[in-house]
Amino acid sequence: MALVTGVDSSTQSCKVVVVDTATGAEVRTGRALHPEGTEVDPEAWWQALLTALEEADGLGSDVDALAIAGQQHGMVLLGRDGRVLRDALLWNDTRSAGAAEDLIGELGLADLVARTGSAPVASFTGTKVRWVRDAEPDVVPGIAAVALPHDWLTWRLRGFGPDGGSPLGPVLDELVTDRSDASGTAYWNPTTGEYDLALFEQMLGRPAREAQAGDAGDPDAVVVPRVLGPAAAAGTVHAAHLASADRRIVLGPGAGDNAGAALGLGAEEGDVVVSLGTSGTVFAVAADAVADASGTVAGFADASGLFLPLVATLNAARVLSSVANVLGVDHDGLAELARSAGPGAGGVVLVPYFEGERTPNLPTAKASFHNLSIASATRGNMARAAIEGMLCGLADALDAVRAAGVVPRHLLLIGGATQNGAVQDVAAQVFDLPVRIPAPGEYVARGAAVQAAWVLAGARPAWPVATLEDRASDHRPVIREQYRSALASLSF
Ligand SMILES: Nc1ncnc2c1ncn2[C@@H]1O[C@H](COP(=O)(O)OP(=O)(O)O)[C@@H](O)[C@H]1O
Ligand SMILES: O=C(CO)[C@@H](O)[C@H](O)COP(=O)(O)O
Repeated sequence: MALVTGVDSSTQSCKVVVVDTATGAEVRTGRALHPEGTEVDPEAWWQALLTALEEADGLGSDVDALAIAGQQHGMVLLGRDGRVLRDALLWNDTRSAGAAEDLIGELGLADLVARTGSAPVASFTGTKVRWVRDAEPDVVPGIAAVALPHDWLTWRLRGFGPDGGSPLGPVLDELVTDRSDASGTAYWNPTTGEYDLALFEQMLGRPAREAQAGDAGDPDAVVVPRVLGPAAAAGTVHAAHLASADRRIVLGPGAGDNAGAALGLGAEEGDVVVSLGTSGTVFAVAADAVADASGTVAGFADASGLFLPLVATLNAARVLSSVANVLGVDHDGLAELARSAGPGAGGVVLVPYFEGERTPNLPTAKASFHNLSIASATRGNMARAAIEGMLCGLADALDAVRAAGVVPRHLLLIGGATQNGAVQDVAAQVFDLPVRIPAPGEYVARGAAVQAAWVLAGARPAWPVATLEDRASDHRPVIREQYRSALASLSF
């Protein structure tokens, strides 16, 4: 039996699955928590990866290949000695909103969308790089490489890392990434499949070059990871991380977490995935690159050689935890309360911009409840309004994905908050499409395992994906109508 390991180094935790390549069955799992916050020392991700791998025996003597998918866009700055220069800024850190506006002012939205497939927003690596140029000029001269979370973890697992703290040392030209995560940097062009190095230079004010193994390169140029194809091997896990030195575990190039989920679900044309993790995302696999001139849909690449038009919100699962916390209940308690209220929550609306928002682009916005009266201000209505508000933002995202040319057959609902039965009920009422709930699982980590098996065998595995439930659409237009009118009453 050949086993492969898939990793999801996500915002809140690191999840590991060990999968039997013959059947797709998960034989072992592991998990470790990440720190809170939007600025994190990557070392914490490395330690969580090692802990979760140990729990799952993910580097066990029976494992042949491994791949790491991870939260997208996070900016990991490395010095020439391989050390991390400052805490990584995550995708949900909005401090670079002004830098995004500056870039649009300098180059124009149309030019940026044409060059990168996406409008720059605070989430993307490139705007964070620009923020560093302006806010932390002392850091800039020391930057020798810019990597993303999954690139950096793969590099560490291969044995590279800071001088003196890793077996192979700081060989920055060994940094690799994949198309899906490169497309979230805002300095890589999904249509040409190449970095836009002139754009990177405009962002940081320093020249850049793509990593090339064995290349001494221009010592002044900042290294960006080499972009590998979907099934290209990224080397092997270093023996220092293995119990037996004669063992060989092949590494896949890894992926952004949403592209990983698409692989794990075996998403095909007509499948639109709605992921309810820390972020809310709506995305689909597409044959052609998407460049949405309005900037709503990000024209990412996927992890199979195709494309992944995607809309992301900053406010998803944590909206529910926050409101549950205020109401003094746990997840099940929130579901029970929400189910006690009817569609539309008695008129109560939550605009859920607790963390600011990315889509729509309102980085400094805050959340607000609307239409509370003595009669409507019940715990049940507030619980239901939290779920409806979270999903209404994603229904708008679905509209944008459709407008970009995706024709959905149904929605596949995944991510932590999908475990909530009330979320499943309300989803069938908010979206005007059938909703499929895949069997509970870590689909991003499974996608990484698909990639590992693909790299190992040279062919993409077709593992079955079990369905927990198919729900017919029970569309209640009132929910989105009252959400729209609450939104229209706000000025940001
Ligand atoms: N039954 C539930 N109801 C609502 N939210 C849940 C439930 N179970 C887990 N979650 C939430 O899901 C989130 C974790 O989901 P996950 O997809 O792993 O996120 P991420 O990939 O962003 O780390 C947490 O915020 C957690 O509170
Ligand atoms: O920014 C995006 C996608 O563009 C997010 O989807 C991140 O990739 C984080 O994902 P989760 O950890 O919330 O799953």
